[in-house]
Amino acid sequence: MNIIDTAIPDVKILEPKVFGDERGFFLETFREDWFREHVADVTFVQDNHSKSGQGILRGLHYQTEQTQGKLVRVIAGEVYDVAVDVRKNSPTFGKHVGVLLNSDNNKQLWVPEGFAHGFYVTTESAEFVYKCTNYYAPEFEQSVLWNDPSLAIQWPLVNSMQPLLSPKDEAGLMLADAPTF
Ligand SMILES: Cc1cn([C@H]2C[C@H](O)[C@@H](COP(=O)(O)OP(=O)(O)O[C@H]3O[C@H](C)C(=O)[C@H](O)[C@H]3O)O2)c(=O)[nH]c1=O
Repeated sequence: MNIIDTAIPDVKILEPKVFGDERGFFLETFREDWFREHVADVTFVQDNHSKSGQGILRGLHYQTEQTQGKLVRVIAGEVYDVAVDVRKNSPTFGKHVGVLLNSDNNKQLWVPEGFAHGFYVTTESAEFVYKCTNYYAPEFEQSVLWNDPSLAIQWPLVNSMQPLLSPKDEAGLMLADAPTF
């Protein structure tokens, strides 16, 4: 597994080794001991899987309690994945990492606790799977607006169309008005 540093020290891009042969390919997507030693000493307790159509944007979400670290990847299609630092005392508060994750590059993004997370689907559809370091707790969930000008996220919108959002995400807060860590 190759680790790629990002503009935010705690956020890492992981590139697994892919073994191709005449049958197809094989890759290890996660090893607990390696992850603990090389990325973060965390325990994952919940796996998620979502499928979305083109132009869907899910996020930017975080839990203010029972905070979740997320190890995310795409198993079909492509998304632009974004992690925003919402740790108020962090030197990179309000900064973000954005990366294209797709089923060809097999890249993963490690989104630590203290970050808002979201993604935008660039292909006809995308299947998104991820591991979380804490359980889902909707009572503590917070949404920050995808297009908060202070974040300056350059979402690769398809045909410059406005993304399709859930009502919860349409009602997201500006980071300046959102609870932080
Ligand atoms: C997240 C989650 C949702 N649900 C149920 C609640 C709703 O009935 C339905 C859809 O939930 P939601 O609209 O919150 O799903 P997403 O918009 O994909 O939310 C996720 O999107 C961004 C990208 C994230 O990083 C978070 O993991 C998460 O907030 O699944 C569950 O039962 N368990 C869960 O862990």
